[in-house]
Amino acid sequence: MSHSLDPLVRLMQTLQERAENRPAGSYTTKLLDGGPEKIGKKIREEAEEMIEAASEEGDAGREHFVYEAGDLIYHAMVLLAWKGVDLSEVANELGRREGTSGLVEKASRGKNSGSNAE
Ligand SMILES: N=c1c2ncn([C@@H]3O[C@H](COP(=O)(O)OP(=O)(O)OP(=O)(O)O)[C@@H](O)[C@H]3O)c2ncn1[C@@H]1O[C@H](COP(=O)(O)O)[C@@H](O)[C@H]1O
Repeated sequence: MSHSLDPLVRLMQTLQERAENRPAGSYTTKLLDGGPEKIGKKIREEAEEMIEAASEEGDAGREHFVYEAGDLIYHAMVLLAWKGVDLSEVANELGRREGTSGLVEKASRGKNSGSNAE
């Protein structure tokens, strides 16, 4: 299954434009004006909603889960825009980690690399 990442790239551009111009009548502008505190509160709320939706079954549950994931990712990207960080920088960071197990990375920091993914 392959999906285009173009909508994410376009959304990042829109959010960067909002961060620069802060147009009135924009929900994103309201968030940006509230800074990390307001944006962070929404990220926490949306993360909770996504986690709750993960337990819902069936097609409707799956659809709701995808909807909540969209909310979380949008709000996380608003924080990136507030910070002046592009999505490509995050992609590069993930690319840098590619092929390195989290357990191996944790062990390299001298942390317990047991079976619990904590
Ligand atoms: N992808 C999104 C997006 N996802 C979610 N949301 C908004 O995020 C909010 C989610 O919060 P909740 O579900 O808690 O709803 P709420 O209770 O009304 O929210 P609060 O008032 O508590 O903050 C809703 O208002 C959604 O409309 C989004 N708002 C905007 N975008 C994108 O951002 C673009 C720019 O938006 P504006 O800057 O608002 O023009 C849009 O064209 C879209 O592409």
